[in-house]
Amino acid sequence: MTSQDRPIVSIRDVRKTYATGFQALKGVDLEIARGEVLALLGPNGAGKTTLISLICGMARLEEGIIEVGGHDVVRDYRAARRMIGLVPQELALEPFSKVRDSVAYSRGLFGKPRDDARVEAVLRSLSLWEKRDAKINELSGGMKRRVLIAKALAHDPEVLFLDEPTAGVDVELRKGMWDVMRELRAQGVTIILTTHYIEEAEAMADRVAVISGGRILLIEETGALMRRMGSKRLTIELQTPAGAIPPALERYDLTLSADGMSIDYAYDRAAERTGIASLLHDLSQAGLRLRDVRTTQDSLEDIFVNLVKEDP
Ligand SMILES: Nc1ncnc2c1ncn2[C@@H]1O[C@H](COP(=O)(O)OP(=O)(O)OP(=O)(O)O)[C@@H](O)[C@H]1O
Repeated sequence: MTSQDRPIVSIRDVRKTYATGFQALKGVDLEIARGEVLALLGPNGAGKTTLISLICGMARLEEGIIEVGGHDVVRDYRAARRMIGLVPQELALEPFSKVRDSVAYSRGLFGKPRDDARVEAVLRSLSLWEKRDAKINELSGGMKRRVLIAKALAHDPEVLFLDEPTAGVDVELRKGMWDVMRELRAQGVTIILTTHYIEEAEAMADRVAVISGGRILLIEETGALMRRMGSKRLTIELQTPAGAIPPALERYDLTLSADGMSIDYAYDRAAERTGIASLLHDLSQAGLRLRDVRTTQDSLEDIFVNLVKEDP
């Protein structure tokens, strides 16, 4: 195996018990490939920030092993940390610094030599160059968030952690952030993002890991997950309202809408036979007149909500 094939982040049997005695992580195993975008999804308190803090050395790792680029995050902390850029959830910025100085300073923290051209490139890629001489407290919330990303990128990290990068930003800015992430990905940066916006995971992530109660419930390629778990629904609109589902149709999983004007049929898209043809036949046999038929697919959000609900 060459170093290119080796996972850039490797997490083995990591547990974390806080001083309060609360076990926030209960044995996490995870390998992240170089250049991938991984979304960590989970409800509040699932352990996402704890996991990121352990990888980045902001919380003490006592049980398990984490390596970044082959460097043990405890024994070889500096080398591991140098590979990582972290965009924290909370806006932690020096209000009176100028944008460019603040980003250049972050680069210096990692012992990287001054490089004005690199800082300029980072600021330009985040549309912050025009604001380079503005003080941070003069910026909008969305701009501040981009400064956080610029600071995290200032030392040319290979792995970027984004803890809820688009929380509280407007739709336009969110799309702008996605463009930034895509550009970084194209440059070969590995991205791990936590998000509550399932749409964001769907749009950005190569793989999705669902974490709940300190455990990883599943990790899978985003498209495959949606194909595997996303049941499909067929919505049948009727010409005249039905009072109830006819008894002859009881063998199908049907739901009648409150106004009686449409029937929903949930079926497994992976199944060899969906039963749609026979259902349509049986519907007309039962005397129901159809106006329209359309299919909808579960979103990643539906899948996620179901998964976390099922977790005891
Ligand atoms: N320093 C700490 N001491 C004690 N318990 C903590 C500490 N930090 C976090 N926890 C607890 O660990 C659990 C996981 O928290 P964590 O912040 O990792 O969750 P999260 O998945 O990032 O949640 P969110 O989506 O709300 O950010 C929570 O129950 C939290 O209260």
